[in-house]
Amino acid sequence: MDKIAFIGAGAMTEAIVKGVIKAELLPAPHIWVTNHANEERLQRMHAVYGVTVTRNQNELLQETDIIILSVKPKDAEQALRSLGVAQLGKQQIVVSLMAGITTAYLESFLPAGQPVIRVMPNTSATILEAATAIAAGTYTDKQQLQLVKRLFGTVGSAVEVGEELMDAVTAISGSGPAYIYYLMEALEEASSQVGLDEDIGKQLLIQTFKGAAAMLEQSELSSAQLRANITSAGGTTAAGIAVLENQNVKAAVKACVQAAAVRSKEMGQAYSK
Ligand SMILES: NC(=O)C1=CN([C@@H]2O[C@H](COP(=O)(O)OP(=O)(O)OC[C@H]3O[C@@H](n4cnc5c(N)ncnc54)[C@H](O)[C@@H]3O)[C@@H](O)[C@H]2O)C=CC1
Ligand SMILES: O=C(O)[C@@H]1CCC=N1
Repeated sequence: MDKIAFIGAGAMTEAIVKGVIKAELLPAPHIWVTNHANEERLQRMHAVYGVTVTRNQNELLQETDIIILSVKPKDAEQALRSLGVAQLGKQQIVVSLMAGITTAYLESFLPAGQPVIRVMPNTSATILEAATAIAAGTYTDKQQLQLVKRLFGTVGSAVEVGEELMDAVTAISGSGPAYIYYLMEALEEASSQVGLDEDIGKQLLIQTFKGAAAMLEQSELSSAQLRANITSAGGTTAAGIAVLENQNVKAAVKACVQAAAVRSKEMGQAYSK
């Protein structure tokens, strides 16, 4: 892999750029970035990360192994129409990060036979801790899939799934960091309410999250069993968990994931031909 090009210079592009540079997968100038209108944003990315920025599509796409479409779904059509007339080589892989958008829709704008891969990472790519799922389009071969898996594997972990699972993945790990931050917000507020200093509360909470995630990863026990091990009869945890049960928090979490998956599907349907 010698050159990758990002179309769209937003939050997700920045997270992946940071991670790829941190992982030393390829030198920063070999990472090319363009966007629609915000020149200041492009110049900032160049200044901060040393990536090459351009508004010239020919220059952007020339000899690029991987083209990453990182615009919002509403901007997909315009970006794809422009890619569709760009005389791409058949070895150039078009990777889409867009939630909901199917490979069939992407392929419908591109010449027949163009390899397309749908990817759902998350913002933890910034610190090489992304959870990414990858689904192949119609014309992608194993080698191309491996190349993209390697790219996203450098910024975290990457798994292959069938495209029919991408809405579920988007709802779990694409949006997932936001659920965790939401929970953290609530816990931070709660920690102040019970009298902890903000910094101390935050430090304790972050380590508690990290420790719990590492325990789940390293232990043979399930999350339910690990929880049971903390919950002494008549103790503090039991008192806290009883409130979560009374308030149906599990049902709310399940409804949250369902709503995100439904939304991903709706977005796919809104952008289909
Ligand atoms: N933010 C997140 O946590 C995640 C986002 N995604 C997906 O990544 C994509 C990008 O999301 P964000 O970075 O959050 O959006 P963003 O709004 O921060 O960035 C989008 C960028 O696309 C540019 N753009 C719009 N139309 C363009 C065009 N025709 N040509 C070139 N550039 C154009 C905008 O100028 C902007 O720089 C979305 O489709 C989203 O579904 C996927 C996983 C996680
Ligand atoms: O909210 C969104 O649509 C994007 C996709 C996954 C995370 N953020």
